[in-house]
Amino acid sequence: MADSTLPGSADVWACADAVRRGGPLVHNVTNYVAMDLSANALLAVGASPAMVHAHEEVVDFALLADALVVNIGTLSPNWVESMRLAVRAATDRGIPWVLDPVAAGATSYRTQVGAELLAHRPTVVRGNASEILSLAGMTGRGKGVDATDESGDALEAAVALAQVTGGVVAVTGDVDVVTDRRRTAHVAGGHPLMARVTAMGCAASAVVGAYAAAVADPLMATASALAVFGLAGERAATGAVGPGTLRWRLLDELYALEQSTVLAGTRIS
Ligand SMILES: Nc1ncnc2c1ncn2[C@@H]1O[C@H](COP(=O)(O)OP(=O)(O)OP(=O)(O)O)[C@@H](O)[C@H]1O
Ligand SMILES: Cc1ncsc1CCO
Ligand SMILES: [Mg+2]
Repeated sequence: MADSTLPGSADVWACADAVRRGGPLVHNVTNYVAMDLSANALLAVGASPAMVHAHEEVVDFALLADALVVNIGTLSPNWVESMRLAVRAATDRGIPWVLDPVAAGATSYRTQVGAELLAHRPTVVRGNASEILSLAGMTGRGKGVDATDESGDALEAAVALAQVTGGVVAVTGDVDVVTDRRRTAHVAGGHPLMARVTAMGCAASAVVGAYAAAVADPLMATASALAVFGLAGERAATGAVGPGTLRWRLLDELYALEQSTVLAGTRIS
């Protein structure tokens, strides 16, 4: 292991167990495409999801939640105001919050909203390589919501963003790269078929929110959440005939994941 402070397999299991025992309530202001998979992934890992965004209730709900996940996937001015209200309430209370900057770089509106939210210093930013490169002002070459860059090529961008937020930045892809500047974890796992199911990354961000609620160290929480998600995805892909089976098998694997599997399968360096 490159850095002894990085989570090991026993830590990942302890985090997964903490989520199952604590059952955190995760408030999501997320996109229409991601709502179903994110909510089901949260339930499968033992958390409680709620998708709440009306201006009339978003602050009240943020006061009840253990973590907030903000995802700009299907944004509009009305939704952006919901995000602002929720983030303000979450940061006032000091609960962890996760930003998923979907398709940042694809349009100037997305890049601008991503930058505005970033300035509120999310506990964790989780995006694909093209999104993280774009947010950092480097040339991300996304294809809409999909990445065309490699996660390993976005490490410098991730570190630059972590400098801005003071938090954790995670770049998912072939290998998931997670940094808080001081520590950088490379989380291996997952399967290429995962990129063929829409909103997989959004669901990963939601699960990161649950782990950040249950685990005090955001780097530990994020790397553990992505290790569990990757492990479940990898196992789900074994025997999946395509994206459809992978999607439901992933939920089953997240739900059924056992200590022995996590201890044997975690690969963080
Ligand atoms: N080539 C790959 N090999 C292994 N795992 C992968 C691969 N591509 C994606 N994944 C996994 O799939 C999950 C989603 O990551 P991805 O980077 O595709 O998110 P995303 O582009 O934000 O997705 P979306 O916008 O559809 O929500 C992560 O757990 C990631 O590790
Ligand atoms: C396909 C799609 N379009 C906007 S959000 C979303 C879900 C994957 O990010
Ligand atoms: Mg995404």
